Amino acid sequence: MTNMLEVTGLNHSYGTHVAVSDLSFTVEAGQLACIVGPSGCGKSTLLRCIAGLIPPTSGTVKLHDDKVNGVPDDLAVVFQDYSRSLFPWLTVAKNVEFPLRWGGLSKSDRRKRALEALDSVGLSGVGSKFPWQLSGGMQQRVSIARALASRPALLLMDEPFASVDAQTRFELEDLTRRVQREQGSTILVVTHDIDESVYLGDRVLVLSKSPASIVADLPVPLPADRDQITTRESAEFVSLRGEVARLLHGSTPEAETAAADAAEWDLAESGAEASPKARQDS
Ligand SMILES: Nc1ncnc2c1ncn2[C@@H]1O[C@H](COP(=O)(O)OP(=O)(O)OP(=O)(O)O)[C@@H](O)[C@H]1O
Repeated sequence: MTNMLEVTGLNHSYGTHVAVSDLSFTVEAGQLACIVGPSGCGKSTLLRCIAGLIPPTSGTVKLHDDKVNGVPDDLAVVFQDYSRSLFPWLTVAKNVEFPLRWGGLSKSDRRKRALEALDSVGLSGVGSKFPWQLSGGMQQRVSIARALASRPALLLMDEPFASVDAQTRFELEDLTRRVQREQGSTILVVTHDIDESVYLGDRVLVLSKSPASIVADLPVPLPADRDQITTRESAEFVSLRGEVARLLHGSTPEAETAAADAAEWDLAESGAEASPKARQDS
């Protein structure tokens, strides 16, 4: 597999405040990698450096072997705040078409590309509406469609589902995995949500508290076909969720709950004795 993204020795400081410290990792073409880290650890700073929005203090970012220096043409970003990233005075189709103006495509090709992208996120038929006529989840789908329309080599997503309700979040997670598989996209998702990182990712990179550095790089041993109920109940999911929680938080209540769930599953799976829950229930 070839590397789509290569981050080497990345550091970023705001004045004397070190936000990102000596980060190195690669993402293979076609992979969906999740970066999970505690609040304020430097996730958005890392993502902005990768997107070329801010220059690293030192270190390099390479997108398919080209050093990132400014925002690359073939990179797209989906931000958390869809309401601020869509233009309210443009229709949905025109919002999706907008970044294609600089791609050398004819007007009709731009429109075709936008409608295809809207179709791929389950929004065919809403192209003539305005963003404010859609629900929050639909607006975030429009943002994803806009990012996909340019067929980026790398799609970066910064806490993309943090502003939608739980049910919509599940739908958008499944949409992201489906799009990645259908289009062979390379996607890097930054999140602070442990469960989301495990459910979405082919791989989870765990960041330390500020300044961000990588404490673990974990493959996700889940099937490619995932389901919000059965996958989240599976022993593999619960075990990995516990591992990530322990790495992230040490012994906070969240980590203890995740670790206890994982231990219960391990016990039940090994068949050594009844699970704690089963013992309690009997
Ligand atoms: N423009 C800036 N100027 C100065 N300091 C900044 C700037 N942007 C971020 N920081 C600081 O750098 C650190 C990392 O911030 P960053 O937003 O990258 O973290 P994060 O992990 O994305 O946070 P969150 O999970 O809360 O979104 C924080 O201490 C933050 O206060």
